[in-house]
Amino acid sequence: MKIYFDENMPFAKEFFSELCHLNNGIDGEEQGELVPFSGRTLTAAQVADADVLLVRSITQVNEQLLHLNDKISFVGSATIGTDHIDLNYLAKRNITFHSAPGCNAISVAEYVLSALVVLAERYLLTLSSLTVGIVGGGNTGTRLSEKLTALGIEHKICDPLLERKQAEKQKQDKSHNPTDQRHYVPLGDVLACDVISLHVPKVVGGEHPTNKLINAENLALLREDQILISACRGDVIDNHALLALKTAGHGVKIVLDVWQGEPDVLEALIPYTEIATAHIAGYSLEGKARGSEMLYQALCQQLAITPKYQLANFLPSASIPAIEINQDFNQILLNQLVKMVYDVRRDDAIFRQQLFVQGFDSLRKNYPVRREFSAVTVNLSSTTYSDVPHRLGFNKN
Ligand SMILES: NC(=O)c1ccc[n+]([C@@H]2O[C@H](COP(=O)([O-])OP(=O)(O)OC[C@H]3O[C@@H](n4cnc5c(N)ncnc54)[C@H](O)[C@@H]3O)[C@@H](O)[C@H]2O)c1
Ligand SMILES: O=C(O)[C@H](O)[C@H](O)COP(=O)(O)O
Repeated sequence: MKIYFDENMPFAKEFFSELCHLNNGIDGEEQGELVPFSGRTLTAAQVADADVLLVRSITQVNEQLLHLNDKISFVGSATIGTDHIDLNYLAKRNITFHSAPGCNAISVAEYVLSALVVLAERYLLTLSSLTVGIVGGGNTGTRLSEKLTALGIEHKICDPLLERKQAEKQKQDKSHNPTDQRHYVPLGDVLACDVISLHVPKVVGGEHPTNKLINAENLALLREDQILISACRGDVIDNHALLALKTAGHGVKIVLDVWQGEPDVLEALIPYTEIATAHIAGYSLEGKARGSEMLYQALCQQLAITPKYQLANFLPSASIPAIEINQDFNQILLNQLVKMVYDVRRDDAIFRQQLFVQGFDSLRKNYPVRREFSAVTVNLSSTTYSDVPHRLGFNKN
């Protein structure tokens, strides 16, 4: 079986080497091979003999890529977003598709938290007095909501699709205790919060499109003291409208991890951002590697074999694996804890200094190792101290 994988998938060799040498492969023939490729430049000729194709978000998987291949039976994307995949085409050809829902949701939530901690320090903000509006209550929005709850930060969620699902379930079974008990609000309520954080997929058309969801019209409603964060897809904010707002002198503080037209970036917008990064919010080692693990599990299932490996087999220990805390929790401690694991200013500095030297894709390919809070065990020296660090995701002994 020939397995082609994006070179930017951590532990792909560890997970997939044995699978491609199995005799009971998908078509049960030939020598196995595990072949890395560069995601942006992959061609139809390169993957003409692939049985399995494992991509990340920068590879468009469609008829143009697969028309020379008549044997492929499995495509996986080690990512949350699927807007780069032509799902109808794969279904038409009976090609199984798996993505990795939620794989890097914690990483995105920790990126947003790091951005909030940095901005709170820069502008002397008390985080617990802010309201946060989350657009999109799926995996990343939910992980963020959990961390905000741990910190006692008031927040609202706008997700008309989940809101409808919740209402339908309640209608079906009035006596049943609903699993989703969240209260959803309209977009307008979220846009009035002190912090607005976007967590929607790219959706063009339909009832709830997200393409340019944040456009000139609703940007004009923003207050000068708000913070707008996007770590979902670049097309969700009209970048030109945002630039027009900022060049007109509007004070809204912007945190952008994603950009319209990636790998190109609207250069003029960069100086107006508080934090600017190269689509790396989901790039914790755990986040990326969970994507590899989830595709491994899906492929094992397709091959009807029991998975032999887990991510825990391969993850190294963190550079600071454990710490002890000698005081009760407060914002200063939050600041220290978050920045010890992930200080988003590092990625912001790399972006500003290296974007036009290395290029967007190279910044992403050569992303330095970043761990999630869970890689660090936090010991509290007194049982009277608050367990907020553990509720934020730090490991507990
Ligand atoms: N920057 C990064 O590194 C990074 C990392 C992970 C995911 N992402 C992007 O973020 C997106 C969200 O990730 P996720 O894991 O939360 O996805 P998800 O599918 O779990 O959740 C997305 C949620 O958005 C909701 N939604 C859809 N249209 C909406 C609309 N018009 N208004 C409000 N809500 C709407 C959906 O109902 C869903 O609940 C992904 O699709 C991906 O494009 C970016
Ligand atoms: O959709 C996702 O999971 C994220 O946007 C992810 O960070 C994409 O990373 P890439 O596949 O571009 O390496």
